[in-house]
Amino acid sequence: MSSLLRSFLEPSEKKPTPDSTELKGKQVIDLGNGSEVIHLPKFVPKEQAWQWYEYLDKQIPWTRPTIRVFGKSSIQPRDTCYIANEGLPDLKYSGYQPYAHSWDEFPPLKDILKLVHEVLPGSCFNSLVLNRYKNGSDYVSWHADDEPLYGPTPEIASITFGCEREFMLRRRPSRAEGTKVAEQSPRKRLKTAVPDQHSFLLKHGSLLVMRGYTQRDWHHSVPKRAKAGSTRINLTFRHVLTTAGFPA
Ligand SMILES: O=C(O)CCC(=O)C(=O)O
Ligand SMILES: [Fe+2]
Repeated sequence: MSSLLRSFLEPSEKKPTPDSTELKGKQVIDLGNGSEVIHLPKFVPKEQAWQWYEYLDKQIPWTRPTIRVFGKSSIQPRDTCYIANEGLPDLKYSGYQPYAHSWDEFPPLKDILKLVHEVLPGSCFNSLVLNRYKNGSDYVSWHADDEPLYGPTPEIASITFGCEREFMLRRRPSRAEGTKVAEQSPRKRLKTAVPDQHSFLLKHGSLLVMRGYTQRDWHHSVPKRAKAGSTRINLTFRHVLTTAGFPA
């Protein structure tokens, strides 16, 4: 067992080994109702993260596709690329079906995937959506990655390289919950109030994991930021189901 995996599994009162910066500053945020976010701000050591940034910036065949949202066509406000195991069902979002590249074309991605699998026991990612935000004008608007091919409780592991950006989570409006809250007394409402928005500053080399019902109950976004002057590369590892309804 690697030291990284061992230190992740040990009880939290035990400090990570000095060489495993990966777990320093680890945050686990319980969003309630079976949704959870984990934030490892120092997942990839800085120098290694810059090497991967340079490789990805130059070697990935980035495209900026035309997408369709609410019946309106527009250019996606960031560059993208898609990697997937062979034989998986096609990914399609906002009327766009990205070409699925093979992991073999980009060996460093396999190294990054291995590192992610080590820190998340039981995970088994078979696809990757890459995003490149050239500057603060590039963004991703509020959405959930709730496509059926990911199943009801997808785990999504997201790594940041380069310019830090804010990542926001906002509870999706639910009519059932709204009614319940409206029926409560103001005092009870105050007592049981839980934040329905969270913000994370995703730094160079950080890892953020969304799991459980986060895609069903929450939206996320990376808003425009005038002050973000340089490029951010983001990798989101996902597991596409190959079982019932989605034959491999
Ligand atoms: O850039 C990010 O941190 C998020 C990207 C994202 O939400 C997505 O690719 O679905
Ligand atoms: Fe997303």
